[in-house]
Amino acid sequence: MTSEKKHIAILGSTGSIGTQALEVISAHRDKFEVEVLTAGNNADLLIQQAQAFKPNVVVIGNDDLYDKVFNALDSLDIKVYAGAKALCSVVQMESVHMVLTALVGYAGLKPTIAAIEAGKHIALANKETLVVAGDLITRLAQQKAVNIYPVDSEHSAIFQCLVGEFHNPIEKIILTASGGPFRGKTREELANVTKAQALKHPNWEMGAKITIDSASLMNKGLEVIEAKWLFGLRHDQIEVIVHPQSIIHSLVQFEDGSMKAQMGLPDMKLPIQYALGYPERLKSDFPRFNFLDYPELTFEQSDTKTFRNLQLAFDAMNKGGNMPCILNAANEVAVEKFLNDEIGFLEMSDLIAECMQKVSFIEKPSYDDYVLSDKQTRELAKAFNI
Ligand SMILES: NC(=O)C1=CN([C@@H]2O[C@H](COP(=O)(O)OP(=O)(O)OC[C@H]3O[C@@H](n4cnc5c(N)ncnc54)[C@H](OP(=O)(O)O)[C@@H]3O)[C@@H](O)[C@H]2O)C=CC1
Ligand SMILES: CC(=O)[C@@H](O)[C@H](O)COP(=O)(O)O
Ligand SMILES: [Mn+2]
Repeated sequence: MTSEKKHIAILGSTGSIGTQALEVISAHRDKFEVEVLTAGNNADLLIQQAQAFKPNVVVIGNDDLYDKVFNALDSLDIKVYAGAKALCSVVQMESVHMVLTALVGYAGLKPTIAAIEAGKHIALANKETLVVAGDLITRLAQQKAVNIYPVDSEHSAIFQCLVGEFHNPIEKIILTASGGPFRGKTREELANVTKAQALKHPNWEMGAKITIDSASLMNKGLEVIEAKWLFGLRHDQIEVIVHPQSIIHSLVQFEDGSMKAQMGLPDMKLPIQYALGYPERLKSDFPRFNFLDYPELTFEQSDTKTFRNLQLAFDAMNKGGNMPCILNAANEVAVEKFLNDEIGFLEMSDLIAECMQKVSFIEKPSYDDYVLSDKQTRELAKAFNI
């Protein structure tokens, strides 16, 4: 190990982002060292990853799987921990330089705070962290001189457009949305769509939760809030446009009217690599985009009446305080219920709207307020009946 290598902790190494991050690291073993790997339940994959990458530490979220992981890695010099608390301590280890937050959902919040408190730079995939507590996270990162590098493809695109432009004011940003598998459908048509249909994203292969969010356009709503905090924007500076080919990953318009866009084939390895390697652009053999394969790049207005979740996310951002936290918790429960066939596609928005009306609003929430709002919302959302 040389000291110039970046030592990375990957939270959620067994997921879609986590496994792709390991592919990126495999291709650049001279640049990166894997310090920490963590999984929730997928002990088998975690063991395989640990055998291949020889991290210092692994964490398995599910305590019941500790013995299995420990026994499998016993002969290697790898420490094994279990449980949610361990995530917060391992990210603070002195040997960790950067933490890739690739957990899904609210579970990412606490370890991200722990990492920032310890001064670790963040490669942020877990957008829910900024949705829930963007004010707290960005303030803390500033205090601790921590950089947050976006991994989300749209935010990476904007970040890439902003390199060399940090002193030039932004007029607005435009986040592109694929429109998901149900683009163009009416509410009548959406009433009976199945989870199998919703899980078929037209352009990206991702974890189940974000794939459902893309189908409902909640993903774009979460990304609007994520962009507000990452780039310090006013609400009227953030627009969404549907771009079904997902080739233009997002755009920035500057005050002179000039627009910069970042383009490429839909492949998360590129934004992951950019975040891990920043400020370097590392060489890659990712398939290259060819204009002649895409003679038409098209754009449409987003339909917030049919896809109410996007409007609900704008409403939550405009209201501020703990409302985005309520939106997020309600959405996590709604997605789980939809995936368990307990509610239909359109009822996800009904559930979220009900929680936004009923959970107590807090204008200036503390961390404890976020924890309580998340808990109260989940309780209400779980009891939601159609
Ligand atoms: N996938 C993508 O292309 C993109 C993802 N993102 C964002 O990145 C994040 C990760 O998404 P994605 O990789 O798709 O998700 P996945 O569901 O594929 O992976 C989630 C990872 O987190 C682990 N995990 C989940 N819950 C817990 C928990 N409570 N405690 C500990 N570990 C847990 C899982 O472990 P295990 O599987 O072992 O149980 C898995 O390693 C999300 O916030 C998503 O919005 C953003 C842009 C693109
Ligand atoms: C790859 C990525 O960043 C996802 O967040 C993607 O944007 C989802 O596609 P949608 O545009 O359909 O939400
Ligand atoms: Mn995205």
